[in-house]
Parts: sequence; C-alpha cells; structure tokens
Amino acid sequence: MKAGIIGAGAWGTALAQTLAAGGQHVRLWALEPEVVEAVNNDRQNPLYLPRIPLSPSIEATGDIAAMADRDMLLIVSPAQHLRKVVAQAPAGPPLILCSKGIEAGTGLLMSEVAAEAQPGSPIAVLSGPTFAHEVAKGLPTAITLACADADLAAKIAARIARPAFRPYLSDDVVGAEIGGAVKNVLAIACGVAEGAGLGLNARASLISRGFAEMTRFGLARGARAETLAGLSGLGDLVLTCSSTDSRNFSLGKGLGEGRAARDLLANRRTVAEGAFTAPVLREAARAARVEMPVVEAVCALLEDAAPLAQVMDALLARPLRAE
Ligand SMILES: NC(=O)c1ccc[n+]([C@@H]2O[C@H](COP(=O)([O-])OP(=O)(O)OC[C@H]3O[C@@H](n4cnc5c(N)ncnc54)[C@H](O)[C@@H]3O)[C@@H](O)[C@H]2O)c1
Ligand SMILES: O=P(O)(O)OC[C@H](O)CO
Repeated sequence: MKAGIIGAGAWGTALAQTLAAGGQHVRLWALEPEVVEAVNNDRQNPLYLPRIPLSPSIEATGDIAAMADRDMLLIVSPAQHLRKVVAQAPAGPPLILCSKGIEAGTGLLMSEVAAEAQPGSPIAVLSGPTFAHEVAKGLPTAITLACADADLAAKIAARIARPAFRPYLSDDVVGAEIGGAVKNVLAIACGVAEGAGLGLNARASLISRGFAEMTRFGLARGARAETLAGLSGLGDLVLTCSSTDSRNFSLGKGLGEGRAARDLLANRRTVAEGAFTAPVLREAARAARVEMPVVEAVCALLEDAAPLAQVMDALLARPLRAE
C-alpha cells in the first residue's frame, strides 16, 4: 500500500497515524519545514496534533513531487487552499478529498475544484464525525466515503478501513460534501448559543432547524436526503455542535461571549472552516432561493453587522410556520 497524504494539519496527521497502523508506510506532505522535521525526528506534530506519539511508519516530506509514486492521495488542506494544492500534486492516482468547505469566489464544492485543478483524476470524498485527536488515538470512528465509481469506492474503503476506523460507502459525492461544509457554519451558531448562555434547548433547536437548512440546500444542489441524514451530514453536525473540541464551535462561543470575529480569527494557525464557508454558503443559498436563516445569522455575527441580541430577535421573530 502506497498512501500519500497532502496536508499535515491535525486531520492529515491523524489520517496518517490511522493508515500507518500495522506498520504500513505512509508519506505525509507538510507545508511547514518544522512539521516535517518534528514528524521525522521526534515522531510528533506539536504544531497541529500535540501530545500524540506518531508511528515510525509515517515519513514526512516537504516535497510534494515525492508523492509521484503513491497510488492514492488524501488531500487534507484547508478548503480555501485545495485548488492550489491539488494543482501541485502529481496527476494520476485517485484523489480522496478530506477538506470540508466551499471555495470562496467560485462557490464550488471541493470535488468541483479538484476536477478543475486536476482534470481526469478519479475523485472520492471522505467526510464524517471525526475529531482528529480521537481518530489519532484509535478511538472508534465511522465515516462516509463517497465516490461515483462504486468499484473504486470499494477498493479505497478496503485500504483505509481499520478495526476502529470504519468507512461507509456512498455514491452521493455532493451530499457528503454539503453536509461537511454546512455543519461547520451551524457549529458556529451552536457555539454562539453556548457562549451567550442561551441554554441547551436553544442548541437543540439550532441543530434541528440547522439540519432543515442543510437539507433544503443539499436537495437544491442535487444531494440525497439519506446522505444528509447520515454520518457526513447529521452525524458530523451533532458532533461539531456539541463540543469545544470543535474549532468552529469554539469560534462561535467566543462570538457569543461578545468577542469580535476579527480578534478571534486574527493570527490563528488552525482553521475554522465555517468562517470562510458562511458567506459563500449565504450567496449560494440566496442564488438558489433557499432560506437559511441560521446561516444568515452566523454571517451577520461574523461580519459584526448587528449585535447578538438583534440577530437573536430577528431569528425568533420570523413568521410562524409548519416544521
Ligand atoms: N481537525 C479535524 O478534526 C478535522 C476532521 C475532519 C476534517 N477536517 C478538515 O480537514 C481540513 C484541514 O483541517 P486540519 O484540522 O487538518 O487543519 P489544521 O487547522 O490542523 O491546520 C492548518 C493546516 O493548514 C495548512 N495551511 C496553512 N496555510 C496554508 C497554505 N497557504 N497552503 C496550504 N496549506 C496551508 C497548514 O499547513 C495545516 O496543514 C479542513 O477542511 C477541516 O475542515 C478536520
Ligand atoms: O474542529 P472542527 O469544527 O473543524 O471540526 C472537526 C471535524 O470536522 C469534526 O468532524
């Protein structure tokens, strides 16, 4: 098995650790030379996945061309860097996209961006409720692997499955991507509820009504309802909306505590994808005439367009309607 992982943040490193279980060689491309050095010399990634001893079967590299001999490539960069990273990756092997977001400027999903950046490469999407530090510790995890080509999906699944890492197959690539992108924005909303002390009823309502928004938007973009109700949609939504382990939830918590988005986002090393996805999603939803009031509210808070009390009042004052 010759897996290559492109992107050595928390998730790329955790995936490398998972695939390296059992002594399989995994090559991991990192942007930062200090990450390459720490992984190769100290068996650690203190920048992005601290306190997890890494397998000796992981070989880090700063040279993306070193991925040329790999027979599958997991792309794990932040969504807004995926186009550039995929364009630099060697062409040929299947690309397994692990980033969650929508590209700013184009409104494209990651599979659409990858298809433009590297035409002809087979594409799959790996997405679900997966906090990196838990996966890296070998805690039980299930995840959606979506690919239009069922044979390829089965081959990839067989190669990435581990006793505690269980992929479920789907042919609904768009559905898997929309779930992962939208849940990050909704997690910000749930973090706001936590930070502002709005209570657990509010959080449950945001999850349910947010899921209704995800479903409306997903169906408008051709996703299937059962995909949105699966691991990559509802499953990830519940995870990310429930814990400060989520960077998106934590960002929202800061907003709910009254801190400004620009301060919370300034100089951060780790990515809170929802902050980038929110305005793109709002645009896409408006263009498709899909109502997404929770997403609109998150955008207003991120843009500091209105105080939280006003945003809450506007949400609660919407016309009463059927569920
Ligand atoms: N962390 C998780 O638990 C988790 C789980 C599933 C999916 N994801 C998704 O994986 C993707 C990567 O997230 P992460 O948590 O691994 O990242 P991270 O926040 O841990 O690290 C940031 C990453 O961004 C990279 N980066 C910074 N500037 C860059 C540039 N100019 N070009 C290319 N790369 C650059 C860094 O090298 C690093 O790999 C995101 O889309 C995220 O939603 C994360
Ligand atoms: O920390 P977050 O909010 O980016 O969430 C990480 C993963 O996407 C959870 O599945």
